[in-house]
Amino acid sequence: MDSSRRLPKVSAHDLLEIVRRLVVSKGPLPHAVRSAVDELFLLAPIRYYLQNYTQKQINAFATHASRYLELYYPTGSIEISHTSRYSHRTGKSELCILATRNLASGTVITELKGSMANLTEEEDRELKRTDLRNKDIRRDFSVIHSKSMKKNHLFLGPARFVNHDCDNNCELFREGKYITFRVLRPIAIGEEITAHYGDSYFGRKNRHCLCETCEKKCRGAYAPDHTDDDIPSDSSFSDSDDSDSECDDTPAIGPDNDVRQRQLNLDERRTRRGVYAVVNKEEDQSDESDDEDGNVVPLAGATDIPSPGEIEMVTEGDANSDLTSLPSSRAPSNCNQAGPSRLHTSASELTPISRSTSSLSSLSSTEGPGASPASKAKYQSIISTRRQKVEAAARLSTSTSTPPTEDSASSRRVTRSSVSLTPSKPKGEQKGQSSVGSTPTPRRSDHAKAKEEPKLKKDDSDPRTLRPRLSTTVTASEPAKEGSSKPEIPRGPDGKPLPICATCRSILPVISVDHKIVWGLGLEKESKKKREKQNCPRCMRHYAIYGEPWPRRLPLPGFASTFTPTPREEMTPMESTRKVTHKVLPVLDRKIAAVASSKRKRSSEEADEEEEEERPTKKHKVLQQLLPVKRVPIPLPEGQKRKRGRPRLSSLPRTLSAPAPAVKVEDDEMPLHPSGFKTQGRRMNGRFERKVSEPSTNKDYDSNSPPGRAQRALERERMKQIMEKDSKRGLSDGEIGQVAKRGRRDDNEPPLKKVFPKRMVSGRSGNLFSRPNPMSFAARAWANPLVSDNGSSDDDKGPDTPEDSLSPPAIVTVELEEWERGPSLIVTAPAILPAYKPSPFSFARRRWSSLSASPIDEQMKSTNETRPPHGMERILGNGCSSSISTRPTGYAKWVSGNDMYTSEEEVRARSPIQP
Ligand SMILES: C[S@@+](CC[C@H](N)C(=O)[O-])C[C@H]1O[C@@H](n2cnc3c(N)ncnc32)[C@H](O)[C@@H]1O
Repeated sequence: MDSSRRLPKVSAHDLLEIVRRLVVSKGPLPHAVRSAVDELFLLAPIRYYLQNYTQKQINAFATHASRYLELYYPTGSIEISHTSRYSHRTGKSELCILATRNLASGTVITELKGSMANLTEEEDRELKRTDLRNKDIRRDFSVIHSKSMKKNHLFLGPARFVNHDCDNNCELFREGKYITFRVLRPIAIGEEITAHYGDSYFGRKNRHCLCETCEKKCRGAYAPDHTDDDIPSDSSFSDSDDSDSECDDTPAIGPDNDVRQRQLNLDERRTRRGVYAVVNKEEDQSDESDDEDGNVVPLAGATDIPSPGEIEMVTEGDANSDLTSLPSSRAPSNCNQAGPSRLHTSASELTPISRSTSSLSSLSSTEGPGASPASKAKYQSIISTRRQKVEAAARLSTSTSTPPTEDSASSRRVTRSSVSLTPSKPKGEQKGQSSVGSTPTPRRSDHAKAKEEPKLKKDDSDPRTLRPRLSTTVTASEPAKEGSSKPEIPRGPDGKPLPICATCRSILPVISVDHKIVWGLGLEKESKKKREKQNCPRCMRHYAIYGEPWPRRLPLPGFASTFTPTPREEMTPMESTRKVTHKVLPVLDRKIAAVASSKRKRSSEEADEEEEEERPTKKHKVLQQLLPVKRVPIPLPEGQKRKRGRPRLSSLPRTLSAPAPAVKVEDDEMPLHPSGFKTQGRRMNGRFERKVSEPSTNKDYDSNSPPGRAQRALERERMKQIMEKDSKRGLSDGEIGQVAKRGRRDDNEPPLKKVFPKRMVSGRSGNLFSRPNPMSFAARAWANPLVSDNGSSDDDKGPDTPEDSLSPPAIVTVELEEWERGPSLIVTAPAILPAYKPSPFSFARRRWSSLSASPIDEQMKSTNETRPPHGMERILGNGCSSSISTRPTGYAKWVSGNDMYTSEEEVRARSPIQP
């Protein structure tokens, strides 16, 4: 056992879905529970958690889980709920067990199971250390101490949430490794199930007990002279001290000990696998005895479970607890074996009982076969005080159970625990009936006759941050009052109304974890409207699971269920009746992996779709703001169906009811392509197809754009020729300059177009043009071919940069469209072609540096061969400028002037200046 282990983090939603499917599942309970366990085992965190455990341990886990899942079945009679009764001591919100139906005395609450796991000495020590070492790990286990074995056992299962009350309404039984409870007196819906831990569990004579009985009697921790001196602290968890337990045998509460204890029958036999019969020690030691189907081991390592009567609850963190020595359980020798059968109740039985005498008497009639007085005597509590022993003996002699009377109910008192006493019922129904939902247990008539409890002394000085206690006492007459007038609003000691649950009318709890309040604080301050709608966590959870208001678990006859749980998406990879074996684990793994990957795929596809939907939305944001447009679904081509999800919505309406507002295009803005943009094709799955890039043939479009480098080079070349002509004609330098300025070299030639650099809108690019540096110079030069210089052709040759000579040959990759794709075509330029990094900087460098021709050009000249452009730009030997334009798609094009050609030859052929 790894006491510091982290628990698997399972999504609450996943768990809720499993439980919801369980509650609506048809068929026998074990089958439904088994299916739910199978589903649980499909959850990745659970699988991850179990991966290192043995088969036996995995089975034990399955059994353990089934005990909890079983509670939710609609026929179940208990639920786990919060209680804040002990929070101020433990610092955490504790749990308790509440009845979800009326329980007759003698009823064995079969689903309230517990089991004990052996703790090795090392594990025991480890548990004690855990708290000190890992403060963030809350110890949430109970320990039972076996006096005869002098060792501790881990108490597991829902039974471990049964709290102690000095006047308990249930008693503990043990069968084999299981522990369960039998009802001692009628319990109403919502009432807490309590047991007796022992006379000295909470200190000597339970002087630190916080139970409701002690509260009412001003005893235990509520005693006027109570001191916190020896209150056990969580961190001082230690082995129980048995020393004074033998002598401390006085029951805290109960009748006089004048009834002689009877000899109880130890040979009680089990009639079926269950938890309500007592077995003898020999039988108890056999491991297989409690296996339902021969393969379920209740808990790992549970081999030497103590015999009945040898166990005691060991307080968590109780260093000083005085543990009571318990005698062996004995059942009467004349006992029959017939045990109580599982409770079968209809939805109508789920109505909370009334506290009126008539309702209470009806409780007796609900008693099942297991509730017969005779059956009561068959079981012996394993945690017994002297009072209980006396009572057990008394029960043997008298076969009648005393149902609570009106008087008994009158002694109920509302506390601030997780549930309230306020008689009520779920909204809109059960009018005139009391909601029980209360922690306080019904008093026996003898106790009930006790005088009005004195006001609690500790109330005012109580430093806890819990909801204040009520200052009023709820009496049995209240239900009657309630029927006629408004239900009484519970009030705190300050007279202010306490927030109550809209459904069960309990006082809303304050739930805290590690001394931090996580729920319920500040609810008093909410507006009246909000407060009236507020439900307690228990009722909220109940509704989430059953779709019915608490405490109903099934829809009313004639009404359909208000919700349908998500159907199981994947079948469990094993038969629900089969055990979880290591063989099936790989199958489960594969299944989980498949589910996970399909989920991932689905979510990525959905993300894609959403992105697609989003993109145009952003693009046309302005338009959308101007026009309140309605998103319309895009009609799919006939015969095509959208596979799943909501219909695709166009971000823009295809048909706008109002004409689109005119968008003014600024003159200096890039004009739209006259032929418009081609719509990009879409694939079946809605994704865009690749754009088919075509060479631009529209010269108008190109002519509007600034001249390219090739064009500028061409212009320079022309200029050079004109100047040469002029000089031949004998023009002076000044005249030549004027011609150049005039931009007219020949009457037949079109005027040179002066293109000013475009002003960049923002950022560094804007500065580029305003600051005199090589960068801005280069940019200007690129943009404007008429930047005056002496027209030296040397300029055009460009310098040879170190990169040029060192760089590896450029590789031009020509990609073909999918449809025309063979293998990718890679065109490798001649080895001499140096790489060129096109940047204003390198351009400037070339302009400013040496004017000599590069060695490459020299070589070219000498071999008289043409070669691909010098990087992005070079002056060809024939005076035609060409460049490579590499589009992002990887298409290579020859560009000359404004035109684009597919080959160098074409460039040369179409060059206006032929050699
Ligand atoms: C077996 S557990 C019961 C379940 C427990 N409430 C929980 O949520 O884990 C025993 C613990 O419950 C609390 N408890 C139960 N009954 C109590 C009582 N009468 N007085 C004080 N603490 C009690 C103590 O913290 C005790 O250690």
